[in-house]
Amino acid sequence: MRLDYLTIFPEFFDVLGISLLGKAVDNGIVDIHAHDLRTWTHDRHRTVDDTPCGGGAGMVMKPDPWGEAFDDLLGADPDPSVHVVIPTPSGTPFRQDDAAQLSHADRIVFCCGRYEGIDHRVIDYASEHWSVHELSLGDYVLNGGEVAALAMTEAIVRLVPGVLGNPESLSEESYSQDQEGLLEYPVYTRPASWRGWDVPEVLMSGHHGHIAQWRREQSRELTRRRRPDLLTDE
Ligand SMILES: COC(=O)COc1cccc(COC(=O)c2cn[nH]c2)c1
Repeated sequence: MRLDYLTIFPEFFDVLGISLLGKAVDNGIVDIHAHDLRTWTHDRHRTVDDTPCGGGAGMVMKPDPWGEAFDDLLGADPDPSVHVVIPTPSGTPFRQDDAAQLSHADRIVFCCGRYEGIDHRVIDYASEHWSVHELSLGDYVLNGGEVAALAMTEAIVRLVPGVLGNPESLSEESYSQDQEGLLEYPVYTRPASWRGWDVPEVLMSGHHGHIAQWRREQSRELTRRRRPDLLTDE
């Protein structure tokens, strides 16, 4: 899988060389390239933004640098197997299913917008050539798409076979199919008693049936309390 990041702050993505994703890069499962959008500017000030047509506060990202970056990175031929991801507050919610689908992509280009956004013609042009996903990380506004791109990258790449040491751990996570879309149950480890708090008896019983039942009940109760929207049968 090749991941490209178009951004005015490419150093944001240096962090991807660390830990889990770092190993995936080292063993060639993932190939990461961050690009400074100003590479594709030609004026003395390396300008990437301009005032909004129609007025209004703030600045809008000019289309030219994006178009020239696409030309260099992707060429002009349409290829629906290339996924262009644009983190934006106005995107469709990014969910585990999106991460799962995108984990099968051979190529993902993250376009990190800033200011009031990217000239919409960039999205129109990209949509004619590649598979474009305008995705929101959540109902809040960030200064730019970089932090959202990092979060989406981690959610996607950890699902790529060979990246996680223990693929077993994927199945029992919140939002995974095996959890029936429920929140994950509380987890414990040693010591059995810590500052007056004990590990629930059932987890020390060695009775796997009772433990599985307790975990299912905990997941349902937690989901009912925190995320009733995830409960389908109620
Ligand atoms: C068409 O897309 C664009 O123009 C993107 O432009 C911007 C402008 C400002 C900030 C961002 C970053 O995304 C978020 O704030 C965000 C994503 N998820 N939740 C919050 C992106």
